[in-house]
Amino acid sequence: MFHPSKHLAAAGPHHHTDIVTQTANGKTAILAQGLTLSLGSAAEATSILKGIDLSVPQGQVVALLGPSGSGKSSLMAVLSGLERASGGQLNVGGADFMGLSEDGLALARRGRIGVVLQAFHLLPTMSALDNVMTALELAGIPDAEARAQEELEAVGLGHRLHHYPSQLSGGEQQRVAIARALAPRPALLFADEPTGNLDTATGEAIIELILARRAETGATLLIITHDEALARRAQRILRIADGRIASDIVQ
Ligand SMILES: Nc1ncnc2c1ncn2[C@@H]1O[C@H](COP(=O)(O)OP(=O)(O)OP(=O)(O)O)[C@@H](O)[C@H]1O
Repeated sequence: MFHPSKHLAAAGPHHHTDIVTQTANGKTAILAQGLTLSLGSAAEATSILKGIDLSVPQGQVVALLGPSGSGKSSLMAVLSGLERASGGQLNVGGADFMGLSEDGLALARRGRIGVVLQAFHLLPTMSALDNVMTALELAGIPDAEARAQEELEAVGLGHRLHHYPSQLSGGEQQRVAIARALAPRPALLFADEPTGNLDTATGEAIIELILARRAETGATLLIITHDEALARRAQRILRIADGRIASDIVQ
C-alpha cells in the first residue's frame, strides 16, 4: 500500500504549501501531489491518472512497473512535461510544471530532462553525430560537435559517428538515443521500455549502459519496464495499476 505521508515526510508538515521551496534545494527531483490526467473530448473523457502522489529524491533510480494500459507511459509523459496533467500539483527540478506557460515549460525542460523511448526516434536524415549535436545545440550548449563526439564515444559508438540511423543496428540506434538524451547532462532521465525493440542480449547491454551512464552523470532515472530482474536493480520499485500507485517499495 502506498502511504503518501511516509514519502512526503522529508517535506515536513507544511508540504502542501512548501512544494516549491522544498524542491528548490535540489534534493527532490520530482514532487507530485494528487496528479490526474484525463484525455479525450470533454463529453467522453477517459480518466487515465487518478491521483498520483510521488516524491523522488535527486539521483534515485526508480523502476516503474504495471500492467499494459495502467498508465505508465502517461505518467512518464506528465512527469517529463510532454503532457500536461489535468489536476494536482507537480514540481520537477524546482519548476512548477502546472503553473508554467507552454514556453516556460519548454524552457524548464531544455537540457534538464532527457527521454529515451522504445522506438529510438532518431532523426533519419541526420548522422549519429548530428543527432546528438542537435540536442546539445537546442540546449544552448557550446562546443556541440566535440561534446557530441565524446558522448558517442562514451556509448561505444566512436566508430559510427557519420552513420545514419538506417545504417545502424537497433542496439546502436538506442545507444545514439542514450547519448543524445544524456549529452546535455539532464538532471532527470526518463526511459520508456528502452529495450522493447531489442533482442534479449542487446537489451541487457543497453540496460547496463543506461545504468552506467546514469551513475556517471548522477541523473535521476525513471525507467518503465516489464522486467522484474531489471526492477530489482533499481533503488525503488513503483507499481501502478489502473492509474493509481499500487505499491511503492524502496529496496
Ligand atoms: N489520447 C488518449 N485518449 C484516451 N485514452 C488514452 C489516450 N492515450 C492513452 N489512453 C489510454 O490511457 C491508458 C493508459 O495508457 P498508457 O500508455 O499510459 O499505459 P501503459 O501502462 O504505458 O501501457 P503499456 O505497458 O501497454 O505501454 C490506456 O488505457 C490507454 O488506452
